[in-house]
Amino acid sequence: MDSGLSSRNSTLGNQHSRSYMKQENAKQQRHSLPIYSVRKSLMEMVRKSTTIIVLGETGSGKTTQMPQFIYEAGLNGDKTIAVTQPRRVAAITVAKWVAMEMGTNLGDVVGYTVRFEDMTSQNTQIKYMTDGILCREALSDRQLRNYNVIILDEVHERTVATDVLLGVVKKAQQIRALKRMPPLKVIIMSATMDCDHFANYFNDCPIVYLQGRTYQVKVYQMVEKMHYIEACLKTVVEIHQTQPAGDILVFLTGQEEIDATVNKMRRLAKSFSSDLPKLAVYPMYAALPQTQQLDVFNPAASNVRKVIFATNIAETSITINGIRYVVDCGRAKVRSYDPITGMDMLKVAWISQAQAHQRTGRAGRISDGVCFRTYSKEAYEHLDKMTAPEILRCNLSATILNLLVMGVNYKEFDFIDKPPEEAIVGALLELKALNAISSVENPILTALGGKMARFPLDPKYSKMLLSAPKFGCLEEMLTIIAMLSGENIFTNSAQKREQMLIAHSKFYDKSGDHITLLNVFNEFKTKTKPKMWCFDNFLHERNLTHAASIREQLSEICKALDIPSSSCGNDSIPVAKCLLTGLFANIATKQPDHLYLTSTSGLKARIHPSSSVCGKLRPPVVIYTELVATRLNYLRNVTEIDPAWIDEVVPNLNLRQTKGFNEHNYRAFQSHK
Ligand SMILES: Nc1ncnc2c1ncn2[C@@H]1O[C@H](COP(=O)(O)OP(=O)(O)OP(=O)(O)O)[C@@H](O)[C@H]1O
Repeated sequence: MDSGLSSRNSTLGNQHSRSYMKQENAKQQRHSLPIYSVRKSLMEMVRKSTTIIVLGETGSGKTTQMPQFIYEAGLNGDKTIAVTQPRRVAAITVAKWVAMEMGTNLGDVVGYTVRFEDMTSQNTQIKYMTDGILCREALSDRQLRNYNVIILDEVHERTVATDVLLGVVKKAQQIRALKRMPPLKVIIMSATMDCDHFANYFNDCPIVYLQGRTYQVKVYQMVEKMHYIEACLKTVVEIHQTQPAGDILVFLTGQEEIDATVNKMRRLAKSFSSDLPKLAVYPMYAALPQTQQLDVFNPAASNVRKVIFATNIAETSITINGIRYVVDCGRAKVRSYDPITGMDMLKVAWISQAQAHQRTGRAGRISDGVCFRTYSKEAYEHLDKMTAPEILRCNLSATILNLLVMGVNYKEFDFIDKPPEEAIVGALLELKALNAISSVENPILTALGGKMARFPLDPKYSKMLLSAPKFGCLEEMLTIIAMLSGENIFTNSAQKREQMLIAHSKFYDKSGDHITLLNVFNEFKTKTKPKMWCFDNFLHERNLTHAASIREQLSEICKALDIPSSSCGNDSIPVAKCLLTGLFANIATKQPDHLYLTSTSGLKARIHPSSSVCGKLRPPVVIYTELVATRLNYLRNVTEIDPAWIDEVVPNLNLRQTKGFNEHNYRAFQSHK
C-alpha cells in the first residue's frame, strides 16, 4: 500500500514540477519578448492617451503581454480589460496561454468569452473575447461601462464586427467624455495595418512602433509554376526529406480541399523511407469540432513531425508549438456577398500582403523559421497591401438591426469605411420583409425587430424562432436553429464512405435537411453513451453537445421573452411553414434540367451533395438556408415546401421588393412553380 501511495505522489509531484517548469520557462520567454523592454514607456503612453495604435511585428508580444502590462500597472482600475480577437480559436488559445503565464486557472483572473461559451468569472480581469461578443455587449450598454480599457487586436483583418466596434468605442469615448465619466482607453493593435488610416479616424492619436522581433523567418518564393495544391504537397515532401526537425503549417483555402489534401498526404507519407521521422497529418478549419481544432496545439511525440493543413483560422494571433516551417499557397476562401443577387459567395481569392506577412509570422514564434510561398515574387508584389474590409462585401442586415437597437442611425454612424449604399438598402429591404423595421425610407425598429435583436443570431433565424408559437413548434425550431448555428455535426470519412452514408441516411427525412437535423438531435438526447453512439454513427459528439448548449441558451432567451413552449411532434409541415417565415426569399424551383432556380436572384444551383434530398426524387420546390458559390452554386440545408404555403405564411410577401430581385428570372420562376 505504501509503495502505491508513494508512486501516486511522485506522479503528482512530476506533474506539478512539469507545470511549474512550463510556467518558469514562459516567464523567461516573456522577459525576452521585444515588447517587454519597452513596457514602462508603453504604459506611460497608455496613461497619457485615450487611444493609441500599436504596430509591432508578429510574435513581438502584443496579444499576450499588453493586457498583462495594463493589469500590472493597474490602468484598468476596478474593471476588466477586454481584448478582442476576430477568431474564436485565437481567443481561447491565447487566454489559456496567458492564464498559464500568470499562474492562474483559466476562467479566474484570465478568461475568455466566445459566442455560446463563457469562461470568465467574477475574478476575471483580462477577458479575451471575439469582436462579435463585444458588439453584442454594446447593444445593452453603448458606453461600455464594464470596461476602462479595450484592446482591439488584429484589426487588419477588418471583420465586420471589428469595423462596427471601432465606431462603437469611438462613440463611447465621446459620450463618456461629455458625461465626465472615467475615460475609455482604446488600444488598436496589429502587425500589419494601415496605421495612418486608423490614426486619422481616432483624431490623430499616437502610433507606437514596436521595434524588433524575437525570431527570424527566412522567406522563399517559388519559381516553378504549378497548381497551388500540388505545390504545397511538393514543398511539404521536400521539407520533410531535406530539412531539420520542426513541424509544418500549410495554408490552404477550405475544408474540402484540406480534407482531400490531408488524405493525399497521409497516403504519400506511407511511401516515405523508414529512416525519416513519422508524419502526423492534421486538418484545421472552422467547421471542425473545437476539441479537434485544439488538438493541433499538442506537441508531437518524439521522432514525429506534425503537418497541419489549415485555413486562415491559423493565420493570426495563434502560436502552434513546434511550427518551424510555413507553406503559404497565397490564397484563401473569401466570403463575399453580392447585394444585387443576395448571394453569399465563397470564392478562392488571392490574399493580401498583410495576410502573407501574418502567415509568415507563424513560423517564427518559438524559434527561427522558414516560410515557403508557393507563388512568385512578382505575384506577391501584385497582391493588395491590405485586406479589404469585410463590411464592404457582406450582408449587413444583422449590423443595421443592431445599430438600430443601439439607437444609432446607420446614416450617421461613423464607419471607418462606409459600406456601399446598395448593401445598406439590401439590408433594409430584408429587415422590412422580416417586419423588423417600419419602413425602408425611415426605418424605425418594430417591437418584433427589438425582440429579434435579443438573439445572437442572423435576423432570419431569430424571426423563425419568434414565429414558432404561431405554428406550435418552438421546441423543434429551437433544436433546428441551434443545430444550424453550431458547427457541422456530420463527420466525413473518406475511408469508410459507404458505412458513413448508411449511418447518416438513417436520420434522413423525406421533407429535407432541417428535420434530418432534428432527428439526429432527438436521438442523441436519448443516448446514455453518446460518445460511442456518435462514433458509430459518424457524428461529432462535441458539436452535438455544443448544439445542446446553444439550444439551452436560445431557450433561456425565449423564456425571458415569455414565448410559450410548444411542440408539433412528428408533423414536419408546421416546421417547414415556420422556416418559410424567415427563409421566404430563399425559395428555389426545380427546372427541367434538374437544377434549381432561385426565386429572387434567378440563379441556377444544385442541391448540395450532403443533403438528404439529393437523391433521385428531388422535390419540385424547396427553401434553403444558404446559397453558396464555390466552383458551382449550391443550396445548403434544404426543405421541401408546397408553394401554396407561401401566401398562407407570408401573405404580403412581394418578392419584387426583396433584394436582388430580377424580374426576368422571377417570371421564369413563377412559370415553373
Ligand atoms: N500558446 C502558446 N504556446 C507557446 N508559446 C506561446 C503561446 N502563445 C504565445 N506564445 C509565445 O509568446 C510570443 C508572443 O505572442 P503574442 O501572441 O503576444 O505576439 P503578437 O505580437 O501578438 O503576435 P501576432 O501579431 O502574431 O498575434 C510568441 O511568439 C510565443 O513565443
